[in-house]
Amino acid sequence: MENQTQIICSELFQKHRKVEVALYPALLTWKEIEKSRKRSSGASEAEQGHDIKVCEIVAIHKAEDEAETQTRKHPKRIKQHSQQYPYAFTVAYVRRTQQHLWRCSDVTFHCADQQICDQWIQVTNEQLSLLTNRPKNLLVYINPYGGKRRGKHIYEQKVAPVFRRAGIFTDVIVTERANHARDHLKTEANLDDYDGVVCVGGDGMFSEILHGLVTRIQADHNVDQNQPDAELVPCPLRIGIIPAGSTDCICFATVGTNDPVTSALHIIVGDSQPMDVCSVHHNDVFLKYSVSLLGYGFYGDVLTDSERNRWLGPARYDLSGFKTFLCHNHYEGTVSFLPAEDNVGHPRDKLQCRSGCRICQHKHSSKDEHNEVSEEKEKPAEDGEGDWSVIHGKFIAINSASMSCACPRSPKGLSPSAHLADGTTDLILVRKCSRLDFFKHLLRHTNNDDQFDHWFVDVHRVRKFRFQPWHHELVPLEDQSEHPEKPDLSPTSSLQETCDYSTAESSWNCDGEILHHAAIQVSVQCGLIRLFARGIEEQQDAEGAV
Ligand SMILES: CCCCCCCCCCCCC/C=C/[C@@H](O)[C@H](COP(=O)(O)O)NC(=O)CCCCCCCCCCCCCCC
Ligand SMILES: Nc1ncnc2c1ncn2[C@@H]1O[C@H](COP(=O)(O)OP(=O)(O)O)[C@@H](O)[C@H]1O
Ligand SMILES: [Ca+2]
Repeated sequence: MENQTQIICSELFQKHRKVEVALYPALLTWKEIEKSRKRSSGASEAEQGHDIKVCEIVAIHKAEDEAETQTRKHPKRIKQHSQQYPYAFTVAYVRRTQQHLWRCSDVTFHCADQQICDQWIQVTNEQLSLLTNRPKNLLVYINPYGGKRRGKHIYEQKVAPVFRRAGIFTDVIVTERANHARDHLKTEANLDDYDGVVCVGGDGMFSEILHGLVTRIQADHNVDQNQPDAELVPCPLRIGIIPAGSTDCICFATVGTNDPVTSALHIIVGDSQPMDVCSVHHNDVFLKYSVSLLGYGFYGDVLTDSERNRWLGPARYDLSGFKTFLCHNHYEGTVSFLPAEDNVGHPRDKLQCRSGCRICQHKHSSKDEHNEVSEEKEKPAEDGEGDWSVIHGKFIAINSASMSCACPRSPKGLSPSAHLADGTTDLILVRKCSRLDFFKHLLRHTNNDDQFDHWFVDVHRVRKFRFQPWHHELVPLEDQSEHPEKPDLSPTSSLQETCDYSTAESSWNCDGEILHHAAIQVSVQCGLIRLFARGIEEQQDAEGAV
């Protein structure tokens, strides 16, 4: 059997330059030999060196056609060289360019000896086969009508070729109707055949995949989703997102860019990013899951209006945003929430969630190590839930961001310091204020100013929350006695405000889907799903930038 830590080193040719190529257990390196010998000091020598992590190699294969192509392009100069070194292999690898964008680059090495060429391919492939987190079989769903209706084209032209190159097998389903992907995952798909599911579309399409997968896993394990406190079973399959929708904030906030090739490469290298999932209930009946934005008031109204103008594509949100802004509605109601523990930070602490985030990792290791114990510790108060806070008021928007919700419209997102997998959501309450004030608040989503630094904005990091719209004809939370765990509203309710009527109810925008109930209970399920992503990487040095 081959030694798993075998190191090989050869003198090969790359573009007719002599290079020393070495494969260590986790690193492939090459550097030019002739030039580095000529140069006296080491400074420029370092520039010549290339290092590639084995885990970022896409594939290695024989470059049989290489010599032929080169001969056709540069017949005189090259012909002799390619006859001298007729064997070649190509390594495809991840190259970072600017702004979190990844590209698949090639480097081809030539040699005179077939055995050496074969050995390189064999040893590299052996190292690649040790990377067990890489998916081999994927189930792909394409929404052909998402965003600018380019999902099918994007997948076929940009993604499928890279998957083929990496030797990934795919079953591809182009959806024929809304909820096709969800229903297929729920009842038909044979999940054992796949290592992951790929979603080609926007946040709405992702939501379909999420519901299909999570519902299927709960059904397979006899977990009742209708119970708000049920401990949900995590999903063993990872989800990859090829952005082809209108907002694509789930992709943007977990990868740092909306680019199909970058996402495909994160899938190929087998990245894994856990994500919080909010479960939304109405009177103990399950409604929906959410991973990004749950928004009542402004974002609910924008979504409701935008559905009428779907034909406009992504621009529908700008039109509806403008109209909704002019309407300047506010909604009265009561928000109650269970604050998060101190160790997960605060929405205004400016500690952004980045690749390998300590806060998310700490949350996970404590959850894995002492599953039951930590569950107990999380519920310190005598009723087993901790202290609920209650706020009654008139709100222009009530937003819950389980992650930053960064997207091209708002590069730092609705809650720039929210975490992908800390088991909490940031609850943002925007109270009734003037149009100008609300405009200032919105504008701060597009620049570096703090959008929470306004008298009319409150933000809380929470584990659970509830919302009850205010009906003047009804007694608020009239069913309190049936739910003893619900907080007592009386001391903090500002009932004196009730004479000032607000408009009717709004609806909730749940990851781009409209919810048909305004009164909801929300609970965060820590890291319930995993994506083929790694979180946003801290900006690299200029290495590889074009
Ligand atoms: C003055 C400019 C203000 C710009 C404010 C931008 C805030 C943007 C925050 C975006 C958070 C997005 C959260 C994600 C939601 C998605 O799940 C969800 C579904 O995505 P999908 O279509 O890909 O399936 N997308 C959405 O609900 C879209 C929300 C987009 C909101 C755009 C709001 C634009 C507001 C324009 C106000 C204009 C005021 C002008 C005054 C003169
Ligand atoms: N074949 C289809 N025909 C019509 N609607 C579909 C189809 N496949 C998926 N959908 C629905 O399209 C909606 C929007 O999809 P999405 O990919 O998020 O695009 P966008 O970002 O433009 O909203 C989702 O609600 C999804 O359920
Ligand atoms: Ca979170």
